[in-house]
Amino acid sequence: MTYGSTTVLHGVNFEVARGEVVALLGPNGAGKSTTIEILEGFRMRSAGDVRVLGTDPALGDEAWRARLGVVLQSWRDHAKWPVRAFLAHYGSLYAPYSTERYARPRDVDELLDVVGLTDQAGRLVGQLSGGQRRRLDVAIGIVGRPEVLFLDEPTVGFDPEARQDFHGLVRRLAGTEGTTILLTTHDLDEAEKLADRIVILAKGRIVADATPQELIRQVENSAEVRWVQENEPFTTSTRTPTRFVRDLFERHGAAIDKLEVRRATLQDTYLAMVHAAETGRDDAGIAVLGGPRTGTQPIAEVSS
Ligand SMILES: Nc1ncnc2c1ncn2[C@@H]1O[C@H](COP(=O)(O)OP(=O)(O)OP(=O)(O)O)[C@@H](O)[C@H]1O
Repeated sequence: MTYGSTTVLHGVNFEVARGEVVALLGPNGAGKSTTIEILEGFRMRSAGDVRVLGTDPALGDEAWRARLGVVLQSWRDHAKWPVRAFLAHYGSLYAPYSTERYARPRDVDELLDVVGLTDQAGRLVGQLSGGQRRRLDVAIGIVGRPEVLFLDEPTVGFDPEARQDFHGLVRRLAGTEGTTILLTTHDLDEAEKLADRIVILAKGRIVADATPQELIRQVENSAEVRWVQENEPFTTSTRTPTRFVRDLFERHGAAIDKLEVRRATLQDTYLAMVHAAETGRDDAGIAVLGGPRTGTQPIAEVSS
C-alpha cells in the first residue's frame, strides 16, 4: 500500500476465520489503521488482493457493508442527537438487511444496556464524556449485528470497569454470536486477554502472527541478563541464560558485578520484535511465527 510515493504496507498477508478475534498490534505509524481501513472499504489499496466475507472491499455494495460493523478511532459528529434516538435511527438503516440468522437492527434498549449507556439514553451525544462517547461508538458498531466487526483502538479513554465490560462484550459477541472481530490496540495485556491471535505490525510488515500462548511460550524461553563490568552497565536477551552467565564468568570472572537474570515479559518480547523490525537487525533472538492457520475457512484475507 502506498501513499503517494511512500510505501506503508509491504507484503501484509493474513487470514481471519469466522468467529476469530484477532488483535492487530504495533507502534504508532506501523500501518494498523491503514490495514483496517482497506478491509472496511474506506481506503483504496494500491496493490494486493483483499477479500472480506468473500467480497473485494473496493467493490462492496450496501448489502455487503450492512454485514460489517465499524468502530473508527474517533467519531465526533451527531452531537445534537439524543443517544437513544440516534441509535434507533442509525439501526433502522440495517432493517432491510435483516436475515433469519442475523436479526437487524439490535433492540436499542438491550444495546444501551450491553454498552452501559442506559442512564445516558436521553442525553445529547455532544454531552457525553469521552469514555461514554467511546461506548456509544461501540454501540454504533454493533447495532446492525455485524458478522465482521472492526474496532480501531476501541478502549482508548475507558476506565477499568468500562474496559472489563468491553472485554466481556467482545468475548460474548465472538463466543455466542460467532462475530469475527479484528481490533487494533496498543495494549498488550488487552490483546493477550481478548485475542485468539495476535498479529504484530512494524514498519508496515507483519513481524509476528501467533496465538497469545505461542507468544508467551517464546517469552518463557527467554531471559534478560544485566551486569556491570568496569563501571559500565550491560544488558542482553538470551534463550540460554545459564550458559550465557557461565561463559561470562569464564571470560571476565571477577570483573563482573551486579549480575541480574530476569525472565522476559511479553512486553519485552514485543518491544524486541518491533525494535528488530525498525532497525533491520534481528538481534532479539526471537523467532517470528507465521503462516495461516489450517482447517479454517477465512472470513477475511489480505495479501499483497
Ligand atoms: N492519508 C495519509 N496520507 C499519507 N500518509 C499517511 C496517511 N495516513 C497514514 N499515513 C502514513 O502511513 C503510515 C501508517 O499509518 P497508520 O495510520 O496506518 O498507522 P497506525 O499503525 O494505525 O498508527 P497509530 O498507532 O498511530 O494509529 C504512517 O507512516 C502514516 O504517516
